[in-house]
Amino acid sequence: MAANVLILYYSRHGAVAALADKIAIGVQQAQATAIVRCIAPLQGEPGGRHPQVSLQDLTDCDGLAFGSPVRFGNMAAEAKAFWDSTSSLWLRGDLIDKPAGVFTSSGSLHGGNEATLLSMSLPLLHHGMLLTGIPYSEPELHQTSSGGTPYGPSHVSGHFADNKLSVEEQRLAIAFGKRLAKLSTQLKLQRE
Ligand SMILES: Cc1cc2nc3c(=O)[nH]c(=O)nc-3n(C[C@H](O)[C@H](O)[C@H](O)COP(=O)(O)O)c2cc1C
Repeated sequence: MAANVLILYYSRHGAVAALADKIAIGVQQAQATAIVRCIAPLQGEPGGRHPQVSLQDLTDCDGLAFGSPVRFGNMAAEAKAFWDSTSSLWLRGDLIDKPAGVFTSSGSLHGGNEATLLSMSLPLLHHGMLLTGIPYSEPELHQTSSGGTPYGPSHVSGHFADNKLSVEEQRLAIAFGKRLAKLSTQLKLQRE
């Protein structure tokens, strides 16, 4: 059976959501199922183009891509609050040995996207997940002058948050989705 890859994100203005869409394309290209879910805002109406995540979505997934905007060099409070609600999964070990990776969007080129990706990895490591990024065999990692890092896909949305995803950012997000899907499928087959 095809692996289920959960693409879980928080996005206030749509940049992280745009990366999530590209990662989903990569997952589907690797013949896995992309399940895209968003984290609700802490205040205001639940937003986002995708259904709101439940803890069951995490329990059921075979792999995870986790996205958040950069907020003062770290993940958004909404994303952190979500992970702080996952103790029951941690106690059961629901996420142990599942592959995972992280993605982000910042306003400026050196505004902390790599630091954010690394700190976003921490709760996933505590849950026992197997972290994966993007290898330098992807040519766009050498060519990008916007986002895209070995720690995971990223986008630089610009001072007015109106930059579209660059070609390199798109290709790296798709390559990451494919890689995560292949790993999720292989590990799922081993478990069965
Ligand atoms: C409270 C706040 C803090 C932010 N901090 C940073 C930052 O440290 N570095 C940066 O480059 N951009 C920062 N930004 C800009 C966002 O990271 C950027 O606009 C991002 O693309 C938003 O993603 P979204 O469209 O998915 O919400 C910040 C934005 C907000 C609202």
